[in-house]
Amino acid sequence: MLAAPPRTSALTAPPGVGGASGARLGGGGGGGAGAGNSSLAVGGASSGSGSGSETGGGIRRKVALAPGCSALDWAREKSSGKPELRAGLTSYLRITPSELAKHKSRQDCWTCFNGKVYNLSPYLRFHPGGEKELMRVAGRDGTRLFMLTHSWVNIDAMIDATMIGMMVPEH
Ligand code: HEM
Repeated sequence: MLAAPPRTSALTAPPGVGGASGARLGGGGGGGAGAGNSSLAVGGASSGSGSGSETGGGIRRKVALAPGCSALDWAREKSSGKPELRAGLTSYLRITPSELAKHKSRQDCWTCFNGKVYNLSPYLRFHPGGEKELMRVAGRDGTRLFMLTHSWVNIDAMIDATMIGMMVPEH
């Protein structure tokens, strides 16, 4: 009866995710600023502020999404074939880092994951971690932050409909 509850999320989280995401993302997302940071495992100690977390995990910072912005709504949106998903482009581009860097506003937000460039603007309001977190990778390579936060999320399955090109070296 007095035994501590099992820390199931610590067992199910991929190796290395807990400390890394807490340490890297402290202060972002409007959550409880990285209290504990690397000393906390994912799902460990619910002592933090807990603000913004709907998962019960100590350092997870999912945000409340606006109505119409659920995962299901995004699934529908991304299969809509709307031209704005790909920023109106009809063929894939070869994009240099300096070109990528020009697209860092909410209305014109590009990022790169694993060498592929995506138009993030249409996805921003659907991101369970919030727009603010996602905007951290605006105009730059987001691979590392993505992997630190949630390596288990399948990028391709989630945002393939917004892919606009491939990264190429500077001319
Ligand atoms: C476009 C690429 C991205 C997609 C498709 C995506 C998708 C997701 C999904 C599905 C979740 C919910 C995870 C879960 O329930 O297990 C999530 C949560 C989250 N994401 Fe992202 N994400 C992306 C990029 C990023 C980036 C670049 C960052 C950091 C800069 C980030 C930070 C977060 C945070 C802090 C959470 C909430 C914390 C958590 O659930 O552990 N995401 N994201």
